[in-house]
Amino acid sequence: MLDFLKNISAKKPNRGRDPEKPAVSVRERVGALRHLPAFLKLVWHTSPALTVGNVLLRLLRAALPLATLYVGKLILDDVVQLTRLPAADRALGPVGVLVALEFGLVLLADASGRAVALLDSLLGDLFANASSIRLMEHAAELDLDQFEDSAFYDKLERARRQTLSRSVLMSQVLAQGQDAVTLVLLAAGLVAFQPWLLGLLLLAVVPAFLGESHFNERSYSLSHSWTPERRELDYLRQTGASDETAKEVKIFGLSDFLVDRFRTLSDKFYSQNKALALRRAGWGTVFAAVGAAGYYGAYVYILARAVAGQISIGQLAFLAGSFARLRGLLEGILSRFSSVADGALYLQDFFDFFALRPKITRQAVGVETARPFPRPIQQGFQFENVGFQYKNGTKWAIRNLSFALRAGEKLALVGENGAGKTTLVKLLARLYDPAEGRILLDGHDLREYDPAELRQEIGVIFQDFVRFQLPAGQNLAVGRIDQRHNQPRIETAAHQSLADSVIAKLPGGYDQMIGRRFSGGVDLSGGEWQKIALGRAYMRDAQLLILDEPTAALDARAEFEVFERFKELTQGKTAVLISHRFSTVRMADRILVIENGQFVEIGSHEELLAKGGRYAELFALQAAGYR
Ligand SMILES: Nc1ncnc2c1ncn2[C@@H]1O[C@H](COP(=O)(O)OP(=O)(O)OP(=O)(O)O)[C@@H](O)[C@H]1O
Repeated sequence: MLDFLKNISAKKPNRGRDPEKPAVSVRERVGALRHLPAFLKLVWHTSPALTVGNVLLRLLRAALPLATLYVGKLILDDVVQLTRLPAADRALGPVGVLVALEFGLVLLADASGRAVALLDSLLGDLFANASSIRLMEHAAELDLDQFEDSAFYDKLERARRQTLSRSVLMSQVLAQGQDAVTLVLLAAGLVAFQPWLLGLLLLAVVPAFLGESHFNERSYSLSHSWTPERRELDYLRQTGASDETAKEVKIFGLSDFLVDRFRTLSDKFYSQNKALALRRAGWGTVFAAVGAAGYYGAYVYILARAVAGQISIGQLAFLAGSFARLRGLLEGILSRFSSVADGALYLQDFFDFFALRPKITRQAVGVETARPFPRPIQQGFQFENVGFQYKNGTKWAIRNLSFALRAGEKLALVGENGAGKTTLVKLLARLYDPAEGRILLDGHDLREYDPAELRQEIGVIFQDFVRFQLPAGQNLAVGRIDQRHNQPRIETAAHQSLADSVIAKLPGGYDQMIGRRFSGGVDLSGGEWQKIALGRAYMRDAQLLILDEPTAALDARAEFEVFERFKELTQGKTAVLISHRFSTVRMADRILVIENGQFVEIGSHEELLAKGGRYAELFALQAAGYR
C-alpha cells in the first residue's frame, strides 16, 4: 500500500503527452489490416457453421437492394404505361405480380437482416468467450517475471479490453464485404447510365471519409497513450471501493486521497476526449453537407434527363434511388474502413500479447528430451554460485549462493526481511531461473527437467498464499485440483493441517463458501486461512515440500501441533521451512542463514549455537524477548 502511495504521488499525472500527435501513422494503420486474415481465421475456428451461414446470408442481402430498386422501376414504368392506355384496357394484373414480388423482397430483407444480426450476436458471443479463454490460457503459460513488468500489464490490459470489442470488428468486417458486393452491383447500373456520376459520388463521399479516418486515428492514439492511466484508474476505483482494501482505506483515511487522484486523472482524460469529440462533430457536419450537395447535384441532372424525355420515370426512380443508396453505402464503407483499420490496430495489441513467449517453457532446456524426474530424489538439490536479480529490482536478491539441500532433509531458512528466502524458494520451483550459476537436482541442471513435472513434485505454500473465494473443500483441493472430487483425500488433508476443526465450525462444512466476495460467504481469521492453505500442501504427493512462513498467524499451540505433524507426515520427504520463529526453526535438521542474498552459515541448531555466529546471535535476541 505504501509503495503504491509513493509511486502514484511521485508520478506526474500525464507525462506531457500531446494527444494531438498521433502515436500511429497512417501507414501503420493500413499495415495493421494484415492482421485481418488471422483474425478471420480465429472467427472461423470459433464456429465454422455459424461463419458460413453468416456469409451466405450476407451475400443474399447484398443482392436485395438492386433487386428491390429494379422491381420498383418495373412497377413505375408499368404504371406509366397503363395510364397511357384507354381506361377499359388498364389491367392491374402484371403490376400486382410485381408489387407482390417487391413485398416478398422486403419481407426477405427484413428476415435475413434479423437472421444476420442473430448470427452476428451468437458468433460474437462465442468469439468473445473463446478469446477470453485463450487469454487466460496464454497468461497462465507466461513467466512470473513477465507479470511483474508494467509494459506487460499494459499489453494484457489492451488485449483484455479487446476481447469484447473484437466481436464488433467481426460484424464490421463481414458487413464491409456485404456492402462491397451491393456497391459493385449498384455501381454497375449507374455506370451503364452515366459513368461520371460515379466520380460525383466519390467527390461527395471522400472528404467525409478522410475526416473520419483522421479523427479515428486521433481517438486511437489518445486511448492507446492512456492505457497506463486507465489501468491506474481501474486500480484506484478498485482500491477505493473493495472489501480487500476497505479496512486500511478507512483506518488511514485514504478515501479523499484516492478520490482526488481519480478525479484529476479522469478529468484530464475527459477534457482531452471532449475536445476531440467536439472537433469531430463540427467537421462531421461540414462533410455531411458536402455529401448532400453532391447527391442533389446528381439528382438535378437525372431529373433534367427525365424531363427531357431521355429516360423513363422508372429509370429516374431507379437511378435516383441507386445514387442515394450508393452514397450511403460508400459513406458507410469508407467510414467503416477507418474503424476496421483501427480495430486492426487494436488487433495488433491482441496478437502482440499472444506473441509473448515464456522463457521458462514446458520444454526442458539444454537436452533433447526432458530428463525423467527422479523418484525418489537421490542426492537432492545443489545451489552453485546462484545469483538472481528481479527485472525491476535495483540490487541482486541473491548472489553467489552455494549450499546443498539433501534428499530427505528438513532445511530451515533464516534471514532478516528481504534477505532472499522467498526468492530462493521461487528459484527452486523454477518460477524464475537463476541469472548466474545453476541449481542441480541429483547432479543435473534443474532446467533439464520438464518444469511441469518439477512443479508436480514440489508443493509450495507461500506466505502470501491466495485466499480463493471458493467453498472450503475446494480451497484445500486447489493443492491438487484434479482430486477436487476426492472427498476422503480432502478430509485427510484437512485433518493433517488442522483445517478440519476450522471447517467443522462452518455452517456449510466443506461446501461452505469462504471469503466475503460472494453471497453467503464466511470469512476466516488469518490463522484459520493459514490452516486451509497448509492443507493444500498435504493434498499434494510432492517429494519436496516448501512452507514459506506457514505458521506466522497460528497461535502457539497450533504451531506446535502443526510441526509435530509436519515432521511425522513428511518422513522421508525433503522439506524447506521459512520461519522467523526459532521455536519452529530449531526442529529442522539443518538451518541455512542468509543475509542480503548471500550465504552466511549452515548447520544444525546445536552446531550453529555452538559456533556462536549470526544464528546464535539472532537466536539469543529472540530468546531474550521471551524472558
Ligand atoms: N517481485 C519482485 N520484484 C523486485 N524485487 C523483489 C521482488 N520480490 C522481492 N524483491 C526483492 O528481493 C529481495 C529479496 O526478497 P525476498 O522476498 O526473497 O525476501 P525474504 O527473505 O523472503 O523476506 P521476508 O522475510 O520479508 O519474507 C528484497 O530486497 C525484495 O525487495
